[in-house]
Amino acid sequence: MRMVVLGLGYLGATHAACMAELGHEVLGIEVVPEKRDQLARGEVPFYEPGLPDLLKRHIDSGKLTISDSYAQAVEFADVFFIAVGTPQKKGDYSADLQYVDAAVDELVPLLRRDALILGKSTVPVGTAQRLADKADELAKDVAVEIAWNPEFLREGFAVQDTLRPDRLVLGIFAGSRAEATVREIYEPIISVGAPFIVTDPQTAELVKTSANAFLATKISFINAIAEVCEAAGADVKAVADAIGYDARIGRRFLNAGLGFGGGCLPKDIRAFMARAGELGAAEALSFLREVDNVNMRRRTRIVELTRQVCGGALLGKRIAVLGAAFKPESDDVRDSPALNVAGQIQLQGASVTVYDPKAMDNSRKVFPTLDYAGSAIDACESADAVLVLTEWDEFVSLDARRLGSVVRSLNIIDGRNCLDRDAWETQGWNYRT
Ligand SMILES: NC(=O)c1ccc[n+]([C@@H]2O[C@H](COP(=O)([O-])OP(=O)(O)OC[C@H]3O[C@@H](n4cnc5c(N)ncnc54)[C@H](O)[C@@H]3O)[C@@H](O)[C@H]2O)c1
Ligand SMILES: O=c1ccn([C@@H]2O[C@H](COP(=O)(O)OP(=O)(O)O[C@H]3O[C@H](CO)[C@@H](O)[C@H](O)[C@H]3O)[C@@H](O)[C@H]2O)c(=O)[nH]1
Repeated sequence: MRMVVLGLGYLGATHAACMAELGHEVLGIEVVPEKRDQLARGEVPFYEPGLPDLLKRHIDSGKLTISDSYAQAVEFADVFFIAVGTPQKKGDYSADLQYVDAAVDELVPLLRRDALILGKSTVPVGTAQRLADKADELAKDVAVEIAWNPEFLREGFAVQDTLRPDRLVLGIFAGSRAEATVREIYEPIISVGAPFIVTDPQTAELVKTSANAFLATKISFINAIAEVCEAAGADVKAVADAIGYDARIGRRFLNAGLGFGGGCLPKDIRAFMARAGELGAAEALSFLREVDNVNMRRRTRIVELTRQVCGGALLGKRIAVLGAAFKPESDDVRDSPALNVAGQIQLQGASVTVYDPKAMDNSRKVFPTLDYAGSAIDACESADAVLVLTEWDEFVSLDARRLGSVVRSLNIIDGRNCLDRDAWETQGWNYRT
């Protein structure tokens, strides 16, 4: 089938390449010229394991083409995926839907044949209905259907999550004929057993925001327990392991530490609260305020811990920050807990040197005033404290003895509970978590 993907960021580029992998002919539309040129050459403008090979193969085969032209898009196909960003509004907790609206505003008046627009972006409940009303007004003598097909992929596992998802969700309005089209698109995935849930658009929108709210709540739950463990001298990792054996709880997403960041969980729980407020249901989600608070406290706690191990003041100290991406296997620094901590420590007068295996360029753009080193060992040169804030394998397997020979003081803060405490303590390090 022929289809168009509007917006080629972390989600859209992956979706476009994966749809080509499923055998479809795909046209990807991106508004940022540098990203578009890179993609057209078969290069991925961000780090996502497995995506470069897949994308290059389908660019070379001609199954995937890249353009900036909505006029070309409406000639090319009658099925359009919206994968543009829905960031947090500046100065407000709600979702900024300007990019979704701009895509619909530009696309619909150009349509000369009946079309199906499938939203993949994460949006507040009620958005599909609003866009459907708008599309009715903008459409010129054609039937334009809006449906929602939210995406659940994780960065770092984006290709496998797209090709082998836990489930597919489709939200359609009454009388829709979109189900058959969407079944055809995902047939190779559905035929090997992926659950395909067809519901109404508002339910589909809520499946997505509820899933992220649950994941965020699970992380903040274990981080709240970590606070109590710290006060009581208990071991939160052992608590997580033990409660995780209960199949009703499960061990995944119970890793205590610096908490969640990224381009999804933080902004999605805030947008969810904002939307619930608009719907008169603010109280129902008031617990998410606490989920957010617990999460943000993890960051200030690590800053405080760093201050403590540095003798009570950060002024003039040298701090090594290992990790800048919001999680390993990604170069994404959107709302990165690691960079947030690095920035706070710098504000208190320390000189902070950051190293990350993949996120250096993105970090420099967001935090140009931090120092950057070319390796973990270089970042730790003469450090008064070393902070591991993203659990890259490279940091988990650091040699405590070797690192000990370059630092000024043997202070290591394990912000992700990912290091082997014994291995560090036996080398004389003051290990804190
Ligand atoms: N990143 C993820 O892991 C992930 C997973 C599931 C859902 N989502 C959701 O998917 C959406 C996109 O997220 P992302 O992380 O890919 O964001 P992103 O910022 O990386 O990508 C969005 C892309 O859309 C482009 N764009 C903006 N307006 C456009 C327009 N009118 N036409 C064509 N292109 C346009 C931007 O230039 C950008 O490249 C968000 O709603 C997000 O919440 C993201
Ligand atoms: O036990 C855990 C698990 C995760 N995290 C942190 O939580 C954040 C988010 O991690 P993850 O959910 O793996 O990353 P994302 O790629 O942002 O994926 C989330 O957000 C996407 C966008 O909506 C959804 O599609 C995914 O299903 C959802 O997992 C990261 O900072 C992690 O370090 C923890 O602190 N502890």
